Amino acid sequence: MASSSVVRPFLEVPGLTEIRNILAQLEAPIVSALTERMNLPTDPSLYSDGGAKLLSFMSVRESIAAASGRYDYGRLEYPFTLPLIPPDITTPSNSFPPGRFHQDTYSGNANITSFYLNTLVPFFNSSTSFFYHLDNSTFNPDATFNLDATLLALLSHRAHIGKVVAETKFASNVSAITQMIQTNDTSAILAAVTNTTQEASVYAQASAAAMAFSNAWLNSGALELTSFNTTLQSATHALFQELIAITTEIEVQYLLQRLD
Ligand SMILES: O=C(O)C(=O)C[C@]1(C(=O)O)C=C[C@@H](O)C=C1
Repeated sequence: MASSSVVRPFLEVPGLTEIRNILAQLEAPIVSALTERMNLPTDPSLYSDGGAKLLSFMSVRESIAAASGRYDYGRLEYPFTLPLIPPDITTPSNSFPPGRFHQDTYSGNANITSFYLNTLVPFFNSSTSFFYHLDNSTFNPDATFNLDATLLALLSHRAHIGKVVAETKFASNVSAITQMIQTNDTSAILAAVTNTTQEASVYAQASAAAMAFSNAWLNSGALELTSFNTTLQSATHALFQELIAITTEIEVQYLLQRLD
C-alpha cells in the first residue's frame, strides 16, 4: 500500500458522462448480489451482536485483499476493517491541479455498514435456500457472510467513486467551488453536487435490473413467493436511495478537503 512518503502517481479523473457510465455498470452486479442474498435464509444470531461477527469475517478477507493491492491508491476501494490510505497533501511543489484525484481521509463505510445491518438485513428473511443440502439444512453462515462481504464491497466501491465524481465537478466549476470550500459552505457544496434528474435515472435503471433479476429467478422455478418481485423492488429502491445519499456525502467530504 502506498504511504504518504511515497510519491503518488498523477491520476486524472474521467469526465462526468464516463463516470456515470461506470456507476451504471455497477447497478446489475449490486442488484444481482442483493437478489442472491435475499434468497438465503438468515440465522438471526448472525447479526445479533450489532455486526461484530460479520466485520470479523470481513477482516480476514480484507487482510488478504490488502496484500494483493485491492486498497491501493486510486483503486477507489476502501476497507471496512483496516486503516485507510493516508491522505494527499497539496504543497507548492506537489500541486493538485483541478482534474487530478486528491485522496482525502473520509470513508462512507460506517454509514454503509449501519444501513446494511439496520435496513437491508430485515429484508433477508427467505425460508428457502438455493444451496441444496442432502440433510435438508438451509442455514449456511459462511455462504451468507460471503455474500454480505461481496455486497458491502460493491456498495462501498460504488459510493467511493463519488470522490472522482466530486473531482470532475470541481474541475468544471473551479472558482465557485473553491469559494465554497474556503468558506466551509457545506450546504452550497451539497447543492452543487446534487442532480435529481440523474438520481431519477439511477432509480429507473436499478428498478429495471431488479425486474429482470426477479423474473429470471421466478422463471427458473426458484422456490419463491410471487411477491418476490415487489419485495426485491422495495429492497432495491431502499438500497439505491441510501447509496445515492452516501455517495453524495462522500462527494461533499472530498471537496471539503480538496485544497488540503
Ligand atoms: O451523477 C452525479 O452527478 C452524482 O453526483 C452521482 C449521484 C449518484 O450517486 O448516482 C449522486 C448525487 C447526485 O444527486 C446524482 C447522482
